[in-house]
Amino acid sequence: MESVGRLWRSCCCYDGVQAWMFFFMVGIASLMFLVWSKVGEFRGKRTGLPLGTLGWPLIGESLEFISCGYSTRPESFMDKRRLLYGKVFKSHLLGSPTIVSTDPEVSKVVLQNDGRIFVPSYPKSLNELMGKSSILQLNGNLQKRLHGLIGSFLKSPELKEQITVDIEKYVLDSMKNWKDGQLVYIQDETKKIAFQVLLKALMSLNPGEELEYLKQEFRKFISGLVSIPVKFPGTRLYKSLQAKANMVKMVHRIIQDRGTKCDSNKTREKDVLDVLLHETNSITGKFTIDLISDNMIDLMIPGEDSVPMLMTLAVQYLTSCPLALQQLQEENMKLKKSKEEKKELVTWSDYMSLPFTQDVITETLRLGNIITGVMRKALQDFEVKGHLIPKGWCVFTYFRSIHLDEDLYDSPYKFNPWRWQEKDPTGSSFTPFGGGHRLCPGLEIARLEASIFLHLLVTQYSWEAEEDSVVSFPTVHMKNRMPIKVKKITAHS
Ligand code: HEM
Repeated sequence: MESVGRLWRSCCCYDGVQAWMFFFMVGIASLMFLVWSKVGEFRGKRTGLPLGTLGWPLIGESLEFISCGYSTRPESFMDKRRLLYGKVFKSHLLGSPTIVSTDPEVSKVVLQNDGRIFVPSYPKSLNELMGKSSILQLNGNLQKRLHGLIGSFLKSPELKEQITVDIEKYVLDSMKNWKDGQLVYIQDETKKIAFQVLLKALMSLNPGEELEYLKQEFRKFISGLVSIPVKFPGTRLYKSLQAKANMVKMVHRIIQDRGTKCDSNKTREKDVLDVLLHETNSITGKFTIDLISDNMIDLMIPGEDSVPMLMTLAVQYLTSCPLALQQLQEENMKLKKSKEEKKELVTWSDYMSLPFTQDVITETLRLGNIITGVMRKALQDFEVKGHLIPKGWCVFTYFRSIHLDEDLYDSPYKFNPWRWQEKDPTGSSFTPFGGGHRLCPGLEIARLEASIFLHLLVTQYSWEAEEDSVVSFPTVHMKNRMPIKVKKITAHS
């Protein structure tokens, strides 16, 4: 009351006209809000739009959505509305009227109709930085071709075999620097490892000057992904575009070298760049050098941050569940010992066939929700399960609420890898890698990388974790970068 009084006084102390103006503006805003929400409700009744409210003019419900995002329960925004309106509801988020789906069947239909009825929808700054030819924005045949080529290469046993050796090397190189009792920041370590793996798979870059340069430019590039879409010299977006141009220049040079004798690493294995370049030479090839160079950078966006978070969250959850950590350690020690006895190397399929380790990764993906959901825009009116999605509206398929739905998962907030011993991780209620035509092509590499990292960690180290917590907004990360105090396991320990 005191603050209302203070506000009133500050209005009155100038003159009556200012006070009148203030209340007039508040009155107009409230009226607009009322009309806006009534229009929303009316349209809902008339046309089969899902229930829900569009919130305030222009900003809609974005402020509440963002403030929930920063809390420990980002899904509380959705939970509240699910109770009021059901699993599919309308809202107005981040500048667009939006249908939010927390219903696995509805989300599945939306993702399966990608390209025909729905197209990806990103913030304007992100569109600007990715460019029209990015796989993340392309639609139709070109996207399918690009997705198919990248996906089949990333899934191929050939790549998995060669990348396993690289992953082991990068993880061990990182661990070489760990001293007993030292604090190790798992988020930093895994970020470094994952970037090296990504660059190796994409264009055979080894750790060194070129990789460091790309890492530095990539940091500048992603800092503008969600920024104010203004491109003047000095703005964040402008700097990001410059960083992307520098990276593309470097990729151009690598491509040129491959066509000449300068390919410094003639013995190198095949990479994503080779696969795409091959397409420029084929008769049906539609890929230009510019499209390929741009995409080499854009491909780093989905792969760069997600894999390190998968590894970091696994360590976080295992720390809080000693029973799971013990079982994981036993399973991995057994593999290590049997391979040592037979004097054999651990292969990619050995790593991927450890059932409990895979359950730990699956559970980390469910509980961690590294990608909370994906946004699409409707190209035409579309009806699914009786809900209308109007042309021009966005659909937010929100995976997080599905992964934490107690109708689908017992005690959903509990880290329980054992639940996957009976549950199928391929159904529509588990979609950490999306679905439909855009199902993540890097999903097997992500799992393999996490399996190798966990294997080398639990067979060589024990640790005590310092206090830390998961932050979910704008992307999932650890508040304190996940510090742990490590201790090397010896024959006597
Ligand atoms: C834990 C790790 C990862 C998670 C949780 C993840 C999740 C996702 C999700 C949810 C999508 C669907 C996006 C949409 O439908 O709009 C996606 C797409 C994609 N991911 Fe991943 N991803 C991971 C790792 C990787 C890796 C290692 C790569 C390798 C480069 C990668 C490359 C891609 C690409 C290129 C797309 C776009 C596909 C397209 O639009 O056709 N991802 N990812």
